[in-house]
Amino acid sequence: MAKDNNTESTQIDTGKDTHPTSYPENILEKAEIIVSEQMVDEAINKLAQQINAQDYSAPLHVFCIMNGGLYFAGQLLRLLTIPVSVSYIHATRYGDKTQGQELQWLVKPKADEIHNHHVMLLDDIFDEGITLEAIAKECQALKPRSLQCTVLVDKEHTRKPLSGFSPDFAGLTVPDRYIFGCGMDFKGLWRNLPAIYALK
Ligand SMILES: O=P(O)(O)OC[C@H]1O[C@H](OP(=O)(O)OP(=O)(O)O)[C@H](O)[C@@H]1O
Ligand code: HPA
Repeated sequence: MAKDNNTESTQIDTGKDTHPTSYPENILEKAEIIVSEQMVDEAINKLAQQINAQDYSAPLHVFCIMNGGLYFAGQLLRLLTIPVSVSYIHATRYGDKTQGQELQWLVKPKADEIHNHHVMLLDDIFDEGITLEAIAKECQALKPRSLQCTVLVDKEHTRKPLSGFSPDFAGLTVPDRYIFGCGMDFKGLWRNLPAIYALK
């Protein structure tokens, strides 16, 4: 067991309920699996086959969009049989909220990773599409040889970009509910779950 240096919190009785289901760490009790681990794995396998079947004339540069894309990129990369280089882009607009805000850029793509390269953006979810569209626009400005986007899930609703922008490959469609697991967080937690969950 990990040594807990914060002994205070385990020794002092604050009189507070330590197990409310509203705490994000206890949220699984109020959640249901909407896509099983097996279905997620099958979808990622299928996406890998589709990408492996593309006819890239030079190695592919894959960008993992942090943080949500990490789980998906990790699972997908091991199934790619073509030569790829990998780095990351970091942009975020949800933080610990379940409604998107303005996009914050933390790490932008670098020109030498994009210019004249075949580029693939990997993200966990295409929800309102604001994040991926902005990242794709930033990448296009750096003149890639080609640019494609792959997401694990596409959420079904009518609030998509008016431009018609959408990912080239999407593994699964999910209903219009806040979901977590497989890279997606609920208030910063549970990206590690191998299935996709939604609140009941
Ligand atoms: O299609 P959109 O409505 O723009 O939402 C999709 C984006 O939201 C999430 O990122 P978030 O801002 O939560 O940051 P995170 O990756 O660190 O979770 C997710 O990883 C996508 O990048
Ligand atoms: O439903 C969602 N879950 C987690 N992160 C997200 N980012 C956009 N939509 C979602």
